[in-house]
Amino acid sequence: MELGWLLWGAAVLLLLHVLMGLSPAVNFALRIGFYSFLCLLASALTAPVCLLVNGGRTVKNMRIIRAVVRTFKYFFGLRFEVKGLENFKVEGPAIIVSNHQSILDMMGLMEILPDNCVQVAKKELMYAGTVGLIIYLGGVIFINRKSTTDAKMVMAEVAKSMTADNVKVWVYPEGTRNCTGDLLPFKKGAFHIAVQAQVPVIPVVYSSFTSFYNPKTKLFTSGKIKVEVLPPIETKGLTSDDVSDLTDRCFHTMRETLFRLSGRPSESKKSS
Ligand SMILES: CCCCCCCCCCCCCCCCC(=O)SCCNC(=O)CCNC(=O)[C@H](O)C(C)(C)COP(=O)(O)OP(=O)(O)OC[C@H]1O[C@@H](n2cnc3c(N)ncnc32)[C@H](O)[C@@H]1OP(=O)(O)O
Ligand SMILES: CCCCCCCC/C=C\CCCCCCCC(=O)OC[C@@H](O)COP(=O)(O)O
Repeated sequence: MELGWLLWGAAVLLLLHVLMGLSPAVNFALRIGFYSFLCLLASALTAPVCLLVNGGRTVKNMRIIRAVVRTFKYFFGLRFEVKGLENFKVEGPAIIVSNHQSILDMMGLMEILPDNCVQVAKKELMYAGTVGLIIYLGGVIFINRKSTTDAKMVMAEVAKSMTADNVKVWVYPEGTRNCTGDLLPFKKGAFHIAVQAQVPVIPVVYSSFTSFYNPKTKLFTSGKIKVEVLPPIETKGLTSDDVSDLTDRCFHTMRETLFRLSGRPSESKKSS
């Protein structure tokens, strides 16, 4: 009986091995499929725990979600090397901005997520099955990217409530995933909130995934991700006229850091 199970296990492993050897596309699909499955399953199991412990939608659930997601990296052979965590120790609310490369970012996010911090997400994620449920329970702020007016209204509300509720807000200022090893131009929403609420902006940079993860070439192996939390940029006294400068400053600092962490020649030496 036991030998039977062992043989079945060996056969499945062999099949996976052959499939992966045959095609990087199959390997990629299997690993992304497994990641999605893990997210859906873990969310289904974690949601009742969140409800039992904290009763409903609250940022306190993020601690539970964080603890669960932090185990995911072991399944994919990912390692994080984190620097600058002391920069999160600002008293009270802040806006955290980071680069966004992939759905895998949720692991990097949870690796360093400070307490009392919610993210801004596209509202479509609310309908991603149990994942939608868990991020709803975690207090994530949903925006409608198809309506600038709607999104701006929600962001303005966030600016008001984050000080009252003493929460930090995590925004991906590129507004979408981008796995090219560079940054997309930043949208200004995060910086408007920071100025409206007069709270600091804390930039966070993850090194480029391209050496181990690339959806275009179907590459997905194990790898190391360097993460750096940069010093807070103060916004006290700034007005809406300063938002463009603040955005540019943050963009350039983060881009330089991204290139440095990814071992890529800096702007001036770059040809493409
Ligand atoms: C237990 C198991 C668990 C399993 C796994 C799950 C765990 C995960 C938990 C955590 C979940 C995290 C989920 C993360 C998801 C990430 C995303 O979804 S990223 C996509 C969504 N986010 C964003 O888009 C944020 C960045 N975007 C912006 O900030 C945008 O500016 C915008 C507010 C969305 C508006 O965008 P758009 O409509 O494109 O308009 P713009 O061109 O940017 O702006 C037009 C104009 O308006 C000005 N402006 C913008 N915002 C404001 C504002 N708040 N107040 C005033 N004015 C504003 C802007 O400056 C422009 O004017 P200008 O004159 O051109 O400057
Ligand atoms: C009943 C419905 C079932 C739906 C099943 C959905 C399956 C998806 C399940 C798990 C996938 C893992 C999701 C982890 C959360 C990822 C958040 C994320 O990275 O969103 C992308 C968003 O930032 C930007 O979106 P775009 O790049 O603009 O696009």
